[in-house]
Amino acid sequence: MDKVKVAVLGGSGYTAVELIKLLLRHPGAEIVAITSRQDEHIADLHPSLLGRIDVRCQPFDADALKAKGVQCAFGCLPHGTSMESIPPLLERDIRVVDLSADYRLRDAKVYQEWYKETHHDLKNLAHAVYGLPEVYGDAINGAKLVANPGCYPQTAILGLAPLVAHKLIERSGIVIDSKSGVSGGGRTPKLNFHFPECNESVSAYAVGTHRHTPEIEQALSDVAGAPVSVIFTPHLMPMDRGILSTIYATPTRAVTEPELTELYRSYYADKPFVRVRTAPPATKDTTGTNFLDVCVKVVRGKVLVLAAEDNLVRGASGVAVQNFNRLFGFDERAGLL
Ligand SMILES: NC(=O)C1=CN([C@@H]2O[C@H](COP(=O)(O)OP(=O)(O)OC[C@H]3O[C@@H](n4cnc5c(N)ncnc54)[C@H](OP(=O)(O)O)[C@@H]3O)[C@@H](O)[C@H]2O)C=CC1
Ligand SMILES: CC(=O)N[C@@H](CCC(=O)OP(=O)(O)O)C(=O)O
Repeated sequence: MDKVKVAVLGGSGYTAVELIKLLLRHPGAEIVAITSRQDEHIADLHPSLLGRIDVRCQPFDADALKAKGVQCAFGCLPHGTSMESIPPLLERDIRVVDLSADYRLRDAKVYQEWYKETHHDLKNLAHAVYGLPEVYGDAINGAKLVANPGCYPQTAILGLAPLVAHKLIERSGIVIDSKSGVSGGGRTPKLNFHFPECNESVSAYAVGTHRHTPEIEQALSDVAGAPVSVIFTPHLMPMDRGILSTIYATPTRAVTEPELTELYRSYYADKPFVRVRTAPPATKDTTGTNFLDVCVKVVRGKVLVLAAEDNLVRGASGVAVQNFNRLFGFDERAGLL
């Protein structure tokens, strides 16, 4: 079988370099183009790629990508920028896995409320599929446009899905306390990511206003078949990568830890990238992998869920490859194990 010709958009960023490394190991993908605003060889932008790939970045131009035979483009661009670049690709029959948040929220009014920007591509928003394979499964396979899920939301959604699906917790008052490494903020410099600002310090941010709140609620409401509401508080941790979410919920009946662990094991039995554990996971257990590790506990009448992942792999580029595998009929694990 011929390899699928792919392009990576936004080559100089963190998710792009992670994705390029995954795609170089993928048996069915060939990177034929990388776009960037910088006229550089990709290995000059990311020296870790030296000797592994010979591609010079090109400016974004949908016709030029089509002329190179690109069948699938991975958007590693900031939100807002993505929705400008993606329509011309779809018009040229190039399938897209978008790592930004632009096509994740089905309701453009909700997007405007949380992102403080107007959505300019309602046409494609209408057919985008939310790319969380463990929940939306086969709906992803035939998609033209996959909205890759956010990094924090994956820990919350997969951490809670078994409980919500079986109506074992109250659907409101769920508390999600998340910690992320600094690479979650991307490579573009910002003051709070400056070394003396974040090193040896832990801080909460976007309290009550973080834009992943509606994304978590949208997916969990789909799983529940009824509205779910959460309180989500992210924290910046002085580490390169990794997310740990600690989630608190109220059970709807008396539950035990062995019963819930068994429920999680059966819910994720055929999901190769969710590992159900009895001990609380550490971010390091997942570093560099597409695994999301989850552990469920019962403490003083509350259910606690701990979920860990690598924000750049499982949280972004790894799940993007998982989605690519579904789009082009590869084994879901191709290039990832
Ligand atoms: N970091 C993470 O853990 C996660 C990130 N995401 C999402 O993935 C996307 C990429 O994230 P990430 O790689 O971390 O971000 P980076 O800031 O590291 O990279 C984004 C790249 O987009 C390109 N770009 C094009 N237009 C613009 C513009 N107007 N302003 C700034 N950059 C622009 C730049 O590449 P160039 O200079 O080559 O043109 C830039 O390096 C984002 O939408 C992010 O929200 C999703 C999940 C997790
Ligand atoms: C630590 C840190 O700053 N994390 C980022 C995660 C954003 C992200 O990558 O998610 P989207 O794809 O939805 O933008 C933040 O909280 O904004």
